[in-house]
Amino acid sequence: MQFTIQVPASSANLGPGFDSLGLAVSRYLKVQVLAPSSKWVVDHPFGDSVPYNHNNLIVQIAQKLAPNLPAHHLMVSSDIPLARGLGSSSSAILAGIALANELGQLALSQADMLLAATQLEGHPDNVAPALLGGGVAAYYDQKNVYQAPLTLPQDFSLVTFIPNYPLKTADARAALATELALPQAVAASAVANVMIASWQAGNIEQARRLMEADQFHEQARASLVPHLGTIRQVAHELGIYGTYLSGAGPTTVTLTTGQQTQALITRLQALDLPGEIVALVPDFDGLVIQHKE
Ligand SMILES: Nc1ncnc2c1ncn2[C@@H]1O[C@H](COP(=O)(O)OP(=O)(O)O)[C@@H](O)[C@H]1O
Ligand SMILES: N[C@@H](CCOP(=O)(O)O)C(=O)O
Repeated sequence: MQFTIQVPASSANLGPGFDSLGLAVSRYLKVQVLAPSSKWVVDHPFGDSVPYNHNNLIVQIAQKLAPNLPAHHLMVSSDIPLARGLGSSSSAILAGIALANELGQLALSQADMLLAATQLEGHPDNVAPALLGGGVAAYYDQKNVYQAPLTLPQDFSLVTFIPNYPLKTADARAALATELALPQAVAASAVANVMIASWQAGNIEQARRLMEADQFHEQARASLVPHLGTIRQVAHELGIYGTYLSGAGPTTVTLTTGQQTQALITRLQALDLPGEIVALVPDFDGLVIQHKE
């Protein structure tokens, strides 16, 4: 049985939705499952810091779910950069779960896969959209995952700055406060609630302003991502609101429509920031498995 698992990247938080909001985006991890083999072999383009054998995250996750899985040769390709805030680890976790589900015939439903992925990642904001596609709001109470799709504005792009240096999610989480005072917690949740309601109501301009009003994580991470303020400022000069830290960073995303997209790209390119500036779009397919005829 030969098949390919495709999982999109994801951009989590969307500003104030820390650990609960995310959007699947148009970069992809592809895992071709080739012939059975005496040992696990994982060909991939990431370099020597990522294992080529059974220690690879995808295989580790698959074996957690199905310990007796027969070893196979996997061919991995990906344009999701590692440790940049585009959910590479969530995509790899989902690929491992899908690998176990297919090869081990576990008959996991989509809901089972979401719960397993959330338990392994610790929060659902990347794994839910990467599995389901589109925008998703999700909550994990350490037992169940509650999720609902987000109604997104039509025809928007995500002008994305991907720095050429990594920031591990664990390191960016270590910068966060362990507790919030009640007034700040109320404000932080109010910003997120009104942002979502504004999107649903079609008040996109208000939603874009509130995307920039997060009180959970962006201020605490500001020193790790000094370009966030710069990019936000340049976007404001063009009248564009809706710049946020993608996941734990260092990538930033700005929502744009129509001619805003190229105008912002041109202005950001002139800054000569160390990294790539690219326009991504939402992915609506989520995790897809293709069997070879
Ligand atoms: N396709 C993959 N195969 C194996 N390991 C992966 C893969 N994608 C991500 N990882 C692991 O996840 C790490 C990045 O995870 P993390 O710090 O959470 O950043 P991200 O924001 O990209 O999810 C990588 O350094 C690597 O160890
Ligand atoms: N809510 C998490 C999201 C981490 O996303 P990643 O793409 O950086 O792994 C956080 O902000 O820590």
